[in-house]
Amino acid sequence: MIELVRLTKRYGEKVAVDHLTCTVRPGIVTGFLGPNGAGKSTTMRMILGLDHPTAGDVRIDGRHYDQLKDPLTYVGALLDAKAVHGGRSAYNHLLCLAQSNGISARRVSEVLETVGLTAVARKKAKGFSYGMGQRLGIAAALLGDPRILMFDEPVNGLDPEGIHWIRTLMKSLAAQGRTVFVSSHLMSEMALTADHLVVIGQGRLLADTSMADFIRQNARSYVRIRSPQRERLLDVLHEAGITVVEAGGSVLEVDGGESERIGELAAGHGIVLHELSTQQASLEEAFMQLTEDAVEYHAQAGPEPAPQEWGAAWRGV
Ligand SMILES: Nc1ncnc2c1ncn2[C@@H]1O[C@H](COP(=O)(O)OP(=O)(O)OP(=O)(O)O)[C@@H](O)[C@H]1O
Repeated sequence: MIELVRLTKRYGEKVAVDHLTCTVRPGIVTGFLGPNGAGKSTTMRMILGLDHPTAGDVRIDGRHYDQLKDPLTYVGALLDAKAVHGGRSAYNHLLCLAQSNGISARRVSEVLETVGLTAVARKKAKGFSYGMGQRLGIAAALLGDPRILMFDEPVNGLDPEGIHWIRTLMKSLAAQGRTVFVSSHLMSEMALTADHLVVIGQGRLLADTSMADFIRQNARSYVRIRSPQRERLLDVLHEAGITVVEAGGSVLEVDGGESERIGELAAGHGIVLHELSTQQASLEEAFMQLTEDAVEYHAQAGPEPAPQEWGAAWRGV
């Protein structure tokens, strides 16, 4: 369990983390979301004692990180996959970590096998691709067989097989009763992986809730209907007291999840339907809606570039 109590970090005038209070529980995957610069990495660094809070408190299983003996056996983390001595082989990098934490050399081989790096274990890390570096970082996090795991953007640089692998790994670590805390900007991936979400914006807590509740509370789900007898259907739905939004073309939309009732009403009046589908809001929509006001770094949506003939500039057209 990770407990944050009014955790605050200031860098000069900048408040990176602002009175953040939440508990990251064991047995589930907790996603840690927030726009760029929201304070996710700073929070993770404070959990690991790499940054000191300006105010507030953070504890791992009731203790501060620096009170943990052999900390890798309590908490494993992937924060920066490049934080590896490039001249060392993958095996030696992990062996050094193992020896300084009272972990056996046998465990090094085990985690190399788990992350699929056994074949390149004796190769120098500086020759690794970004994805291989991520795998090495994950191996280091797993080394002490810890009860708490934290991953900052773990799927960065991984190929589709690697992304599937880490999703399965995180779920199985949680199913074993461990605490799994993971940040990512990949909403579709988070939606498949996390059970619970902690969302921050400009250092402040915006949501601490289950995935399902988060989507339900922050985005619109509706029933989409198409019918060649649109006008008759509209009358029937109005008579039944159902509020209908007339979307473009022949499409009608009804907020909420009443597809069964709509289907039965249509059937009862002999109305043909070409479509009756529940449109579930996505995590991405819910996230964008909630964090709209907390986004610090907006891309400029400039005017559409004028269509140009390819090569016009250098040919002087
Ligand atoms: N060492 C530092 N000195 C000064 N400011 C810092 C430092 N570290 C972080 N910050 C600032 O604190 C804020 C939070 O940064 P942080 O890296 O924690 O955000 P993040 O949510 O991890 O962002 P991203 O999603 O872009 O990785 C940012 O405004 C950042 O510029």
